[in-house]
Amino acid sequence: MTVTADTAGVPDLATLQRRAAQRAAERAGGQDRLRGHIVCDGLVRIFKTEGIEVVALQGLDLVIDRGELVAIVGASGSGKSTLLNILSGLDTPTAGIARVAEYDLLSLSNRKRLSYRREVVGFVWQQTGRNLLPYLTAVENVELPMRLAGRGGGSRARRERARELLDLVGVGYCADRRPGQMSGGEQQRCAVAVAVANDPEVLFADEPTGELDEATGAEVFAALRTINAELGVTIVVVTHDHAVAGQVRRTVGIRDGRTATEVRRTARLDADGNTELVSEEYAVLDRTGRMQLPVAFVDALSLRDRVRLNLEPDHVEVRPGADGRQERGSAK
Ligand SMILES: Nc1ncnc2c1ncn2[C@@H]1O[C@H](COP(=O)(O)OP(=O)(O)OP(=O)(O)O)[C@@H](O)[C@H]1O
Repeated sequence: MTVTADTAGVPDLATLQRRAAQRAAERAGGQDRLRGHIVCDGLVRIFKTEGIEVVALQGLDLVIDRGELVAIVGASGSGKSTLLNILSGLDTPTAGIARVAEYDLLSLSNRKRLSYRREVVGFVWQQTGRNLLPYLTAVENVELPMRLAGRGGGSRARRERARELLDLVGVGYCADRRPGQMSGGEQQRCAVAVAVANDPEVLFADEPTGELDEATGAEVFAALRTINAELGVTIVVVTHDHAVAGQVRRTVGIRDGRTATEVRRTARLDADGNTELVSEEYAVLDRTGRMQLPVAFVDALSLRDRVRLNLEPDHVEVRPGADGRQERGSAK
């Protein structure tokens, strides 16, 4: 799939990503500390209810670098919320590794968990009511977390920063409006400003555009890209909407509690010298060599139970096993 770059005048994804990496490197004190801002390795979460075990995450592997903006996409029940709850410090995994900004999420004390949630991460939820207080104006909503955290500089400095953040996400004109006087998209962009008010290292957004139409959703993503680029905040967006791949450079697909696919968009010059963004889809191979075939491939060849593998010089072939052939034969 080939997608052309953003319209002239607006920095394209490649430029924004470069700027984000630069800012993130500055924050981290050098390139060498860039790898693995978020690391999940063999992450397992088992829920037990009335004697039944549900394995929501079955050894999920994921590495997100400092300064990345990543979308995590999956169907309902794939484990997205479970993963986000763990990464945001609301839930504890059953086994494996989950580390964010050097915080080991398996062994957090209550005190560390509180400081992790207050100082290290920020959140944007799908329901705008969960992000903003209805009786405060936009600028007061952005100031609130700074006041609660006792951020220095006095009320004037806080107000100035709040206004700057609202400008950055493109809703400076809403500063003195209450949420009820703003559209859904404006509220979510304001929520992004609230979430980064205390300068978190990582921002988690759970279906931030779930209740918005496509155009308004794109504005919210533009705000997230700007925050990512200008502040160097690592951003993880969780959604069931595959169309989101067009809004970010890296999309990780999860299926049955594991990372299954990745779509990466890279910029390259076409024959006329114009920059175009090319999307490439990859299957994810875990450390032990396991991967999931895309559902469409499995369906197309009626693959079942066993498949034959052939190693070729530069690729691996996957063919239906004997059962698959019989099935396909008898279906004719
Ligand atoms: N507290 C819980 N107790 C028991 N099972 C749970 C619990 N939370 C999640 N699950 C199960 O774990 C699996 C993954 O659920 P999860 O909510 O993470 O998926 P999801 O991808 O976020 O889905 P959705 O988009 O519908 O929210 C599902 O089978 C779900 O039923």
